[in-house]
Formats: sequence, C-alpha cells, structure tokens
Amino acid sequence: MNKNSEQAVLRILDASANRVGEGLRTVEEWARFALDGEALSAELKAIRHQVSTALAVLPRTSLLAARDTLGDVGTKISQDTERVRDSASGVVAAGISRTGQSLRVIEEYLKTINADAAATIEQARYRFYTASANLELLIAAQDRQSRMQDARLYALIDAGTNEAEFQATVTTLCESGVDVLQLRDSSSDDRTLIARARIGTEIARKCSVLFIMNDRADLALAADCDGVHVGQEELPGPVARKIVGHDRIVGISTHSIDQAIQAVADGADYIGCGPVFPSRTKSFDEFAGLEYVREVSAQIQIPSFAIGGINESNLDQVIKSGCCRIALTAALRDCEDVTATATRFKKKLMSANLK
Ligand SMILES: Cc1ncc(COP(=O)(O)OP(=O)(O)O)c(N)n1
Ligand SMILES: Cc1nc(C(=O)O)sc1CCOP(=O)(O)O
Ligand SMILES: [Mg+2]
Repeated sequence: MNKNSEQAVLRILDASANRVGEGLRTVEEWARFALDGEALSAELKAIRHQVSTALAVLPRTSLLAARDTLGDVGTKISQDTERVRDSASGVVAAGISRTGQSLRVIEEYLKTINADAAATIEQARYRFYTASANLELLIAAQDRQSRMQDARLYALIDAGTNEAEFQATVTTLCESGVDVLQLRDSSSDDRTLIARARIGTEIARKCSVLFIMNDRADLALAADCDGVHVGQEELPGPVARKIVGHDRIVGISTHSIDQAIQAVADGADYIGCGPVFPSRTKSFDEFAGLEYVREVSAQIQIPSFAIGGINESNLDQVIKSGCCRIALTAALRDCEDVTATATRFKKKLMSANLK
C-alpha cells in the first residue's frame, strides 16, 4: 500500500473506532438506565472492551496523526433524518445501525493491517448483532407493557366476511381511539384466523394499538400478535406464557376475585373481569356484576378490563365501581357511528380520575 492509502486507511479506522465507541455507548446507556438490563449492559460493555483491545494493535499516535477533523468533508454532510429523532427508541435504533456499520468498516480495513485483529472485530460484530436483537426485543416488550398499562378501551372483533371488511374494521377502530383489539372468532378456520391476525397486527402496530389473539397462543406467536387472551377453560396462563414468551402479553379472563388473584400469580399481564351485565354477544347463567368490578379495583394491581354487556348507558356504573378500563364487542360492533361512539367511550374513561 502506498503512503497516501495507508494514511486514508488510518483515517477511516480512527473515525470508525470513534463511531463504534459512541454507538455502543448510546445503546449501552439505554440498556442500563432505561431498561435496567444488567446482563445486556454488561454484554455491551464487554463488546466495547473487545473492540478497544483489537484496535490496540494500531499505535494510537499514528491514528491521531492521521486525524483531520477540520479537513473531513463528511462533517458537513448531515441528512435530515440524522438531525431529528422522534423517540428515544429511534436514538437506540440509530445507535445500533451506526455501530453495526462501523464495526464492518473497521473489520474490512483492518484486514489490510492485522488479520487477527480484524477477526476479533468480526467476532465482536456477531456478538453485537445478538445483543442488539435482544435489546430491541426488550424495548418492544416494555413498550407493550406500558401501552397495556395506559389502555382504557379494548374492542373484541370477529374475522369479518372478507379481508377487505376486516381491514376496514381494524383501521376504523384504530383511528377512533381504541387502545387494544382482540380477534375473537370461534367460527373461522385456522387459515382465515392467521391471515386476519397478520393483517390486524400490521395495521394496529402502525397506529400503536395492541393486537391480541383470543384463545390461540400458537396463532398469536405465528402471526406476531402482541399477545394472547385465554379463558378459565383454555390454556392455563403459564402454558400460554411458555408459548408466546415473555416479550408478548398474556391476558386471562376472570369471574371471581379468587380467579383474579390466581391470574396474577400465574403471570397475567392483564385480566378481563366479567360478565358485568347481560351480553348480546355471549350468554351467561351467572353474572359477576359490579360487585366483582369493585373487588378487583380495590385488590388487583395489574390492568383489569370490565367486560360483558357494557354500553354507553351503563358505563358510569362501571366507572363508579372504580374501573376505568373496559372491553366491548356489541357496543362498537352494532352502533351507527363507530368513530363517534368510540371517541365518547374513550373520553369518559380518560376523564375518570382513576388509575
Ligand atoms: C378482554 C377479554 N376478557 C374476557 C374474555 C372472555 O374470554 P373467555 O372466557 O375465554 O371466553 P371466549 O372469549 O373465549 O368466548 C375475552 N375474550 N377478552
Ligand atoms: C366474550 C366475553 N367474555 C366475557 C366474560 O365475562 O368473560 S363477557 C363477553 C362478551 C363481551 O361482548 P359484549 O361487550 O358484546 O357483551
Ligand atoms: Mg377464551
């Protein structure tokens, strides 16, 4: 290699080493301070040290001598996308991307100087891919949990008569302030259910609405839904959890305070509490009623959704019983104007001074 090329390689390595350090730190700080991810931040720190050790084969003085920040034409090139980050997870995503790219750049140019050091960087790069994937999964899991915590309005929908109708239903509900959607349909075949679950999840995700699959943990996982809802006669909570994992949500139906306490012990992320009133969607012989809603509001800490025959005329009674989260089918399915109705429900639930 001639002198000019050698200088250029050192300049690239110097700039990329700085970028990797900055990128790894950006990602590591989020793992440490936002996620309290002890193992993950330790792994990111270890990767940072592995990279520094590999780069120690380059004399620091020659890297510094090659540095010419003022003469770097790249410092004046800044994309609009680099100037604005719409969220902290956008910062992390940018840090992940910058780190991966810079590790690859170092690996390639280092091959011209020291093949062993380049091989160490390659190992660090693969290690980083695994760590950053785990980090992104942890971020997604925490985001689901916090959205479930903030959720007020939960709508149960069926698969519709065709895909276009289902898409339109999901889109309207997502745009009307519904926080969680559940695909609940016992008459459709598995192929229809999985196709609808995939479409529903995709639309809901774009609107930051959670999409839950009723009864079927296998389909929830296969369709990448946010979670699954199981009843007292279906998969036990821990089994549903085993299938969908800790990154997704598990909801459990409860009809008594003992069942609610058990659901919490079984690791439910939220519970359904009902039936509160007679329902047009499902028939019941017994009703847990408002008394049960009161018990849950007083004793259960995880998000609890009152369900069963709730409509605009009886919503106040639910709120007065201490509950600001409801799950509905008929009140949104059979109304004249879904957007107006959902908006009214949501407004009332949000203005209830309850947690
Ligand atoms: C939010 C929510 N709560 C309760 C139920 C009812 O579940 P389950 O008792 O399993 O009855 P089916 O829905 O399976 O008929 C629910 N689906 N969602
Ligand atoms: C599916 C379901 N489960 C209930 C329970 O109490 O566990 S009540 C119910 C029906 C919910 O629909 P609607 O709002 O039309 O009554
Ligand atoms: Mg069920």
